[in-house]
Order: sequence, then structure tokens, then C-alpha cells
Amino acid sequence: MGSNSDSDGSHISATPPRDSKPPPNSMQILLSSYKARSKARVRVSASSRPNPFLQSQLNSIRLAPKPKSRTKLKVKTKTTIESSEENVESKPSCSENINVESNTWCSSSLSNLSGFSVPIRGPYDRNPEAALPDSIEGIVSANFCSKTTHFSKIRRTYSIPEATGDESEVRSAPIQQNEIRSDDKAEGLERFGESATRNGGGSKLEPQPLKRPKCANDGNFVRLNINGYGNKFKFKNKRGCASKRYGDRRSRWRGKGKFRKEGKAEGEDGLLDEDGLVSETSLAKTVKGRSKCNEELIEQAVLACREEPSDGNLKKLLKLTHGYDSFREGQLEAIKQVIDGKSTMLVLPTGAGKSLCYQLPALILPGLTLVISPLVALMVDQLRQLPPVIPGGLLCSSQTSEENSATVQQLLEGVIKVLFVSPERFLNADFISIIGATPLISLVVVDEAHCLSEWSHNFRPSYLRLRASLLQTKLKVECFLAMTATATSRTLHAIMCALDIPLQNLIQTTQIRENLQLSVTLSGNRQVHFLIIPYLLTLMNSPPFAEVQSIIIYCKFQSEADTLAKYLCDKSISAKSYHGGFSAKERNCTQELFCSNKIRVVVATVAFGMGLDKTDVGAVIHYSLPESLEEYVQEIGRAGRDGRLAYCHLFIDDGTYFKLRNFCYSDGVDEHVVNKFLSHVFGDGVNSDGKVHSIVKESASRKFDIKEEVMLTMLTYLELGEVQYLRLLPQQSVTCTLNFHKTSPDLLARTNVVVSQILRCESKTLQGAYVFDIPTVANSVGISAVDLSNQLRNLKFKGEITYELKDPAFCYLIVKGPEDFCSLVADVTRWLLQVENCKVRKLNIMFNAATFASKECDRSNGCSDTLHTQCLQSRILDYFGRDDGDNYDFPNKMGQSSPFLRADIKVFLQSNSHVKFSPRAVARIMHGLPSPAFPSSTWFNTHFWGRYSQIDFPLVMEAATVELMNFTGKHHGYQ
Ligand SMILES: Nc1ncnc2c1ncn2[C@@H]1O[C@H](COP(=O)(O)OP(=O)(O)OP(=O)(O)O)[C@@H](O)[C@H]1O
Repeated sequence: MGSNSDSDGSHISATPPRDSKPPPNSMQILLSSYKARSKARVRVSASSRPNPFLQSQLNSIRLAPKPKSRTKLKVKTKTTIESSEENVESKPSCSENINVESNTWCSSSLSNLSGFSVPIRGPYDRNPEAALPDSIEGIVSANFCSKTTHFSKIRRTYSIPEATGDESEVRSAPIQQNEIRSDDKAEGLERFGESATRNGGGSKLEPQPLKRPKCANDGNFVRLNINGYGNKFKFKNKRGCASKRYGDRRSRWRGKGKFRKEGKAEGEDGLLDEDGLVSETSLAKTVKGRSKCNEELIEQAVLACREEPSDGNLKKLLKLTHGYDSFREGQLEAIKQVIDGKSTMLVLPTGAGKSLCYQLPALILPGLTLVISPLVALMVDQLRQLPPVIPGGLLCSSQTSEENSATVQQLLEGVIKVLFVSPERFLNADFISIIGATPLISLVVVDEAHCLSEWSHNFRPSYLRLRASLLQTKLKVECFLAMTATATSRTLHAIMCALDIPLQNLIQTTQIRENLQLSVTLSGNRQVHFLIIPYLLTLMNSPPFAEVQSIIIYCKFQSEADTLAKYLCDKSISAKSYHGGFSAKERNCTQELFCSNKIRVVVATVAFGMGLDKTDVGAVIHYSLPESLEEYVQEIGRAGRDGRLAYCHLFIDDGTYFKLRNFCYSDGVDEHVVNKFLSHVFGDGVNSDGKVHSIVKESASRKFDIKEEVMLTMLTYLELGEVQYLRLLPQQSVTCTLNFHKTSPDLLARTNVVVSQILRCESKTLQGAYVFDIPTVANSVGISAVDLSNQLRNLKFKGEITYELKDPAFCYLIVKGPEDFCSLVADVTRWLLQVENCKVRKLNIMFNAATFASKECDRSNGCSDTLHTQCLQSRILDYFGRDDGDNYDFPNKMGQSSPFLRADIKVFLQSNSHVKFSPRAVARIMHGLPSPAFPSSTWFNTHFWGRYSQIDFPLVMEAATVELMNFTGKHHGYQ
């Protein structure tokens, strides 16, 4: 086993510490690893705990059978006890590789390691001069290994057992767990035997797995025909008969792509384009050295899986395509469920291997697998990570039209097996019609599916469009796979309802890996940067962090990230900052440097890490508090993806909490503003006769003082809420400035209806140019705004005109005017308020969990003053197991009053009497929160900017309401 191997099928790896001396005996390690895993699993099942929220709904559902015998479990427990000592012995000594200070850690860690099966990280150069400040001394000098790093796993594979063959194996989750355990031992030995044969040059011809590209820009346009329509793959079984399993689907699949046996280069090695994205054509690459023999073996394995998707057949295919010996927890169940056509909700921790759960089905199922992913960078990464036998493609806005058409062509030819798209694509009528013309879509995968729920930490309005009903109608697809690493019960419920996924098709393991050691410190007053930075440096220069090669430090603010990165560089720690302020190319460059270990630290905002598959990140440090436990779990999940022990430290302080809490209120909209906005949306047109409406984003945002994303959220609510009031169209720039060049405008207008309408509509001439509103002209001609744009493009192509477009706008058609406008306004306002409260609650839960761990935990359950793994893990599990709408009882840390607040508001209003404020606008200024109508560039210099950021926002708003009423002398006069 290579040191980077994850192939033991568990997150607990038997790999030795990096850079340490080789283990004395690989068999010993293999055995100890197996035993350690046995122990981990026994603990898991012993403390498994169902999710009460879902459990209550599942009472009527038959649960998977219980383990067959208790004796079996007992035997395993015994094995575990035996193995724990052996495990310690067999662990290679790291003390040889570390200096005096780290000896303290290592010796104590070894003595504490009984039963701890996660391999530890090797040493890394560090600054021996670093001194420890008092407050952090405990952390760095104490060991970071816990006696009990394992924790309970929620194992939920709610399925109804069926009587037949292999399928019953999938559904009987607990039994299967036991089976895997017992299999593991045999498999471990078998694997050992296998590699011995290979090493010993045995005569058996070993199928070589195809190499999976890693952190490289190579792609996967390999022309192995697995679409089921080429020469080789005619959906025939081994005996040459058409497969029974896919008989009905096959008839719909009439692709005409050619079978290309040898993977031919379609382009050069991946090159980064202007945006730092790998352009699709450049992703095309030959996979060299793939033998014909391997192709045939894979084809046979795929056929075998189509015929009989048994554990054995799937495992064989996995080995051939990915080179892994076994499936990780949850993977096999998910894959079998999906190829059985069952929509599935999959919740596995970060780095647990969710991608595999669509990659293998994509290979086995006929037709296309459509993967919906929230970020282009993530799509590019997922595309890179497809094994070479799965031809993939992506459609995104940053592609050129040639790239776009090439992908569409390949799609229609059936060459592409996996297509990555963003959820926004589903707004695009062209895309819908193209994808609708695809002969067969077998599976739609919704990655990062939590974005679908407004109750998640990362809600994306465009995800709301992904409803089962819409996808079924438009794409004729019946099977969905929703995947996430972090979802509360409430979020899960929302996703499963949206995608029509039955409760029994939920596969969920714990949402956090067990090889992460968690710790927290209170970091005092952060207003003064210098107080916290030395803590960080000390932490990084002391064991175990000093031994870690790759570290991610998460900050909340871009300036903070830049300052920290510079500071670390000054202290001879190679670091770079990464945030949205950099161009995509710069960000990509930093990521590449980090992936290739050319820099040790990335100091990043939340923008970094999605799709990052650097397996050996050894530590994640949160310099600032994350906004939710979901965000925390996602971010720490970027450490230890190789299964080795990794260290996660969190600094918390009240100041950051206050700031973040204030941010929660920055998107809020008051009822009277909702009222104005909706009046604008509907205009007077209760019956708008299919006319295109538009709202120019920037000006509307300033006019109503609503952020653009919030306007889109409201519009999406109007489209996809209980009643469909409107239909969103693709966003486009709506103001056109046009010049005629060849034919005179009047002459052209005689033959061209669009030109004639441009001249007729109230288009103004500005220095000879015609300025007009695209939807207005489109409506008067009676065509869609997109068609009008196409016609303009044609005229430009002929040299008749040139034009410029500006004012990006939301475009929509009104489907139905509201019957009761006031109650619609109230509903929208209530919904926005609930979303706002949900954010505040999430932040509070995060802050309280961290504060509890550092201050209040009684350390009786395995926590120490310096290590808070148990305590944080149990908070996280509790949180994900509960409905996050539940009441959490904790004190409000925000200030509840200030004697000067009202007096200050009064002075502020008097000194800005020329400006019209709303209470929310005043409260935002008092909290230092910019908004579209009151940007920080204008208001930052006011004496009151951010002055009351520690007083609860609703209280400041209340005070502002009273003072505004006094000031204007009339109720709501401030509006
Ligand atoms: N059965 C397996 N055996 C060994 N390694 C595996 C297995 N399945 C997946 N992996 C590896 O685990 C790593 C993480 O996989 P993947 O990116 O799919 O995780 P993920 O669950 O999607 O993570 P994230 O939520 O962070 O996106 C990859 O390098 C992948 O190759």
C-alpha cells in the first residue's frame, strides 16, 4: 500500500506517518490496521444513534434487519481489545523524527493511543525559537492525540429489505456492516497476497487500474464506448443477449456516437484560460498506456454489473476503473440503490468519496448522467477527477461559444457520459431544449444539495429550481442522487421533498470524520490584531502543527487573510492568501502552489476549498469563527482526507461573533420595502399578455435598498412558491446603444421589423446612436428578448450595425397577478425573516458550541483543557441530528441596551436631515453594515458608523423607529 492510499476502504488508514522510517513489517501493520478498524466499527455500531426527527417519521417503515448474532459482535470487541496494544506497538516510532519538544507530545501520544487507529503525521521543520505565550502553552505542549478520538456514527440506511439475491444484501444495512467487517479481514489478507504476487512477479496477469489524474489539468475525454450503442456495448449480456435489466431504457437511447477504442488526444494538456479555468477542449487528453486488455476487462466488468450488480461485480469494476480495493462506508449502498433506479439522498462526510457514487453508476447506466454543481471551479475539479474511462464535459458561462457548441455536439452524439452544469443553466431555455433532446438521461446528481434549502448555511435561490416535477417533465429523468456532507434534519427534509426522495432511500453516515482532532481557544480582543497573531504563530511553531506540511488558515475577511499571509511570510513560513479579491487565475495559481507543496500555508476566506482534493492537508486553523456548524464541518473536512490524524484549531473571540451576528442582518428587508418591490414587479399589469418584464439590477437595488441576491431570492419565491406568479427568464443586459453603419436606418426599417420597431419605440438618439430598452422592443415586435438579441447579432455580423449592451437585469413573464396583494407581501416578509433568524440561530449554535468546549465542558468525556474533540463532536452530532428549527436555549450575548443609543440616533438624524432613512438603514449604519443605498464608501466616515455594533440589531432598529417617528413627527413618515 502506498503511503497515500485510502484503499483500505475506511477513513482510518494503516499508512505510516509521512517522512518517518519505514515500518518494520508490513504484515504487522496490515493486521493492526485491520484490528484497529474492527475496533472502530464495533464502537460505531455500539453507539449508533438514529436521527429523532426522521426516526419519528420512519416508525411505520420496516427497518433493516438487526445484526444476526450478538456473539459476532462480542468476538469483535475482544479482537479489538487485543489489537489495541498491538496497534500501538506496530505504530512506527515517531520520536526518532522529532526533536525534544515533540518528544513530549509523541511519548504521551503513544501512551494515549491505545485503540487509536489513525496514523499520525510526520514531522515538519519548525522554528525552535518560538516561545509559547502563557494562554496557549497548554495547547501546544500537551498532546493532540486523544484516547477516544472515535465517536459514534449515525448509520442510517433506511431501506425495505427485499427477498431477492444481492439486493437484499444492500438493504440489510446492519448485517451488511457486519459482513463488511468480516470481509475486511479476508480482504486485507487477500490484498496482501495480491501485492505479494505482483511484487514477486507471479505469473497471474493482474489487470492494471487506470490512473486517476490528480491535481493535474488532464481530463477524461477517453473514447471508451460505454454508452451502450457502439460496436462493443450493445447492452448485451455475456451470452450475447440484450440485457434484461436495461431493456426498456435502451429503446429510448438512439445515440450515434462512434466507438473509439484507442483513446486519442483531443487536445493538449490542460491549459488555464484567462479566468484560470481549464477550458474544456484543453481538458481533452489521451490516457496513455491503457492497454486493450484493460479496456476489454472494464467493458466486461461493466456488462457484468449491468447484468448483475452484485457486490463482487461492483468491487471488480471499482478496482479496474479507480484502482481501489474496496468501497468506503455508504458507497456500495448508494451505488446499488442508484443503479436500481431509486432516487437517493446521500450524506457522507467531506472527503468520504461521494463522487464515486455517481461515477460508477454513470459507467454502468445507459445514457447520460447530469451533475449539477454550484461552482465552476468545483465542476472543473470534478471533471478532472473522473476516471479516464468516463468521458465527461461541462457547460458553463465562461466557455467560448465554440467550446460550448463542441460540448453540445458531443452531448447529442452521446459521447459524453457525465455532464457538469450549474443550477443557473436551468433558467436557460436553450439549455433545456438541448438537454431535453439528449436521447437518455439516466441520472441527475445534485451535488452540494444543501444549497437547495433556504434552511441550509449556503442557500442558492437557483437551486430552488431543481424540483423533481420540473426535472421529470423537462428531462424525463426519474432517478435523482442528492449529495451533501452537511445537512441538518430540516435541510434534509427540504431536499428530499423537493426531489421526491423517499425516506427509506436516505443513506447517511456521521457528518464528520474521526481522524480530526479538534481544539478551541478563546483569543481575547481581536480589535487589536497583534494580540491574536502571536498566538497563531506559536501554535504553528509548536507540535503537532509544526510537523504538518500543509495547513489551511480560514479567516472571515479578505484584509485579514492578506495581513496574516504577509505576517507568516515575514516569519519564514511560506504562505499565500486566497480570497474573492483575487482574479480566478491568481486563485488558481495559489491553489496549484499549495497542491504541489510549494507553499505550506494558504490563508483563505470561505472562497477556498470547495472541490479541493489535496489529501494531505494536515491541519485547518480557524483564525475566525465560522458562521455555522455546517461551515465549520465543511472546512475542517479539508484536513486529513488521507485518513491520517489531522489537527483543527479554532480561535474564538466575542468581537468576531458580534461582527458576524451583525452580518446576519445585512440582507433583511422590511415589509414596506417588500411592498414597494412587489408593486414594481407586478406593475399595473395583472394581465401582461406574455410580455417580458425586466428589473435592472443595479438601479433597483439602490432604489429599494435591497441586495441583488435578495431580489433574486424574492423573484424565485414568486416563481417557485406555492403559487406560480411569474416565470423567470435568463438574465440579460437590457439597455442597448446602437449605431447604423451601412444602410440608412429608414431604408433598413422597410425590410427589417426589428429595426422599424427600434425607430418607432421611444428610442432616443444620443450623438447619432439609438438607445432603447430590449424588452420594450421585443414586446412590441412580439418576440422574446433572446430572439431579439439574436437578430441584432445577425445584423452586426452583416456589418449593418454595432451596438453595446448595458444594465444587467432580471427578466420575467407574469403568469398570474396576486389575488390578495397584502397577504402576499406579508408571506414574503415572513419568509425572509425566518431565513434571517435561521442564520442568527446557526451562528449562535456555532459560537455556543465553541465557547462550551473551551470554557464550560467538565472534561469528563475525554476532553482536556487543550483538546475538545469529544465535546465538539457531540455538539455537531446533536446539531445534525436535530431539526435546526428546534429551540436552542442560550443566553443572548449581545448588549441589550445603551443609555446613549437614542440620543445618538437623534443627533445622527438631525445632522443628515436631507436623507430619507428607514429604521433598518439607521440600524445598519449604527452597526457598520453597508447596504446598496447606504454604501460604506459614503457612510464609513460618519461618526456613528458601527458605533453600536455590540447592541442587538433588533433593539437598535426599535430605537431608530421611535426616533424617526419623533423626527418626522408622523407615523412612517420616514418612508
Ligand atoms: N473506495 C475508495 N477507496 C479509496 N479512496 C477513495 C474511495 N472512494 C473515494 N476515494 C478517494 O477519496 C477522495 C475524496 O473523494 P471525493 O472527492 O469524492 O469526496 P467527497 O465526499 O465528494 O468530498 P467533498 O464533500 O469534500 O467534495 C478522492 O481522492 C477519491 O479518489
